[in-house]
Amino acid sequence: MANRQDGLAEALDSEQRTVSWLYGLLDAARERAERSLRQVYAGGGAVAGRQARVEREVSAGEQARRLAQLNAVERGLCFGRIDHGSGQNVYIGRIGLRDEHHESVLIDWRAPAARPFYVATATDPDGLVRRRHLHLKDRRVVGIDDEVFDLDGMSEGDRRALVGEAALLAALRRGRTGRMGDVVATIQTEQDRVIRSSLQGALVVQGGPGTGKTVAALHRAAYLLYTHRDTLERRGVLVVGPNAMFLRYIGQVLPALGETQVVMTTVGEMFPGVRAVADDAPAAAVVKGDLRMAEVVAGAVRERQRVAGGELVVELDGLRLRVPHETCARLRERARAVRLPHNMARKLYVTELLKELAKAEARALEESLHIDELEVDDPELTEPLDLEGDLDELDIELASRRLWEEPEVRRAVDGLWPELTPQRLVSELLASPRTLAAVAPQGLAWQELVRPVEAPWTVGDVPLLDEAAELLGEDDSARRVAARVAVEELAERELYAREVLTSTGVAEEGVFERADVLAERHADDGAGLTTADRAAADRTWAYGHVIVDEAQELSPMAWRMVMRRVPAKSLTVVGDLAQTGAAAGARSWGEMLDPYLEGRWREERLLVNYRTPAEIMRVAADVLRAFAPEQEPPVSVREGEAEPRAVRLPVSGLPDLVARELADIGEGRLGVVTPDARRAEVARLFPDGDLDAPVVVLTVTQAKGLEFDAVVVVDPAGILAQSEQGGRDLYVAVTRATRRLTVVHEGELPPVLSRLG
Ligand SMILES: Nc1ncnc2c1ncn2[C@@H]1O[C@H](COP(=O)(O)OP(=O)(O)OP(=O)(O)O)[C@@H](O)[C@H]1O
Repeated sequence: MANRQDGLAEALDSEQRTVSWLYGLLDAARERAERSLRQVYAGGGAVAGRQARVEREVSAGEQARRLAQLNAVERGLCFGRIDHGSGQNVYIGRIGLRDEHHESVLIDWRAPAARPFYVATATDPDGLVRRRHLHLKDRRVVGIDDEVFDLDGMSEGDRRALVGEAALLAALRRGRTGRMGDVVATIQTEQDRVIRSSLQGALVVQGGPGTGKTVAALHRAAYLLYTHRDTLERRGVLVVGPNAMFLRYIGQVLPALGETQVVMTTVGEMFPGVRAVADDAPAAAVVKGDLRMAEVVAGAVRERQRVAGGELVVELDGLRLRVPHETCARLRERARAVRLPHNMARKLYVTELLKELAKAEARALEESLHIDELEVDDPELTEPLDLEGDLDELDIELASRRLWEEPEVRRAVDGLWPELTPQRLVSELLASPRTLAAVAPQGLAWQELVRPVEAPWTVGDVPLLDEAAELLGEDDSARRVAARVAVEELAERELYAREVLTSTGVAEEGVFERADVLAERHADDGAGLTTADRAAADRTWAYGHVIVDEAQELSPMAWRMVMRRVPAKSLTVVGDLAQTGAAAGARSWGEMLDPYLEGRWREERLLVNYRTPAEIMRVAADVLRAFAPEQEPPVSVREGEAEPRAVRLPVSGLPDLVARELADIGEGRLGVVTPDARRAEVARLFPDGDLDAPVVVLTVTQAKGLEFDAVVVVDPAGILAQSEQGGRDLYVAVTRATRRLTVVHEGELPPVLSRLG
């Protein structure tokens, strides 16, 4: 025994020496990055020329990112070591480090050389004799876990120092913090397959609750950014999650993994300028999410390209300008035939229509001058006038310009081919039963969509807005002019600043440099912005890779929008068909993806539940069997500490019950999950329900993807009854707990939970 203790102390000592040395290298790398950043700004006075300034900004951005990365890996810098049969030992960490001889001494977890750490098993050790997990507290090595694959292959000293409790189970037992942590130290083989799957094509990760789909997807983002740095740093990675609460929950994982080139969003925020959070009623959501809505939006755009009932008549200064019906119809067909988006085609249409109006004006003038009534003798003047025929191209152009300034003319044009924003098109469409009836394909229950024009945006509207934006097109000529003006203004301001600083004698280098850098950053087209900043602001940005989490919730129309963001169709789709709660959500992956991928997607399944203990999972399996018998529940990796239970109690008794549960879990956190209609009533009993608070009250939709040490499910019958998806909602609710589950009911316990009775 004493021998083993000595062995452990020796091992801890020796690992501590290595770890301290690695932290020393990290500190040195940080100092170097800081120094370079200072040099970029301080070096050599004012930089002449725009190109040089842009280059400096880019270089400063790179150094700042490197520094952020080095700072993000402070906690748990090195977490593993693999010993190869050849005698070579490799340390694995959150980032790669080299020593002063440029030798690689810490391997980034994403590098190919780190792979055996994740995939070696007793039956297939991948050349390893031992895998060692190092547990760090601050910079101290406080624990070691060993898994030995080949005892004979180890030295006597190492054999003596063997220590270990399975690192995974230790990680799983830790209390929950309200923020997801990274699991780089304990990634499992099946998850590793997901994380390191090729960038090309679409990967679907189907897995039950708690199987690590979200952690695997986020680690995959970090892995892909590391492995395909060039492509993805330029194009960025988009992560689509179910709601803002979820994004906050996972938000800390990626920076902690050392990556900053990722945009996180929800479907409700994918159209810049709109932040939709409300959901439609289920019947409306189903119609709105139907792919045929693309036809409806296209129909609505065409419906705004009109021809007057008879001839077009514009009254101008007592003249009646008339354009025949057939001419108007011909102009519309010609403008449509160019196949440009509506707002772009409008330019062509307006040009042509103004020409016709110019001719119409000439004709009207002619009619108004009743020549033969004039008392003149000159035979030349009595010849019939042909003002229209006399117009040359220049006349028509000048007349067109003049006419375009006339409010009457503008009104007429806007009535026939208006400039439209997506917001206006969609809100007016949904408020017009007449238009909906005219453009909806047969069999689509458009009546469900009708609502007032000022109704707030819902998540289901966002794909419609995106569709409309595609068809309307953005007229960005004004923006481009504004950008040019801004650059010119910047140059002027800089000149002025230079003069002021010189004349007042404060033109010392540092100050001056900062002033001009700042000016540029604010006034310019974004040279100093990161890929993520630029991508997030641009609806038409083409991402290098898109990850969709809780992907079962997306409607067919939402998929259409997502696919537009990733023309290369490089995607990771992560979800669980057994947890679909949205009325327009997925019943099968093929149904959603095949319209774009035509069957060309691969699937990985995750089958082990790392969150919910076996006792709770048995309850969940009963629910699943009743409501989605075709789906397999995942297998729990561990037994729990307490049997789940049901308590008959009025809602007013919740505070006491919750207080007792909190006392039982010690430091952890508790989630109260309620039916949608009862959240407000329950939340009033727990005032400070922020995501970081010890007690959070949530609907099932809000709880999706989250987890808590203890969960109290309130009114299971209410959850079952709230929609057609009620059974799946209950399944989601009971699978949020990592340690304890209590179901609170006022009436009878639903039969599906009879195990708790
Ligand atoms: N390899 C691992 N090592 C340590 N913890 C892990 C591992 N895999 C998963 N976990 C933990 O298990 C929990 C569940 O993971 P995650 O939230 O990714 O599951 P999920 O499949 O997305 O679940 P859901 O379908 O309910 O959203 C998390 O706390 C996660 O940190």
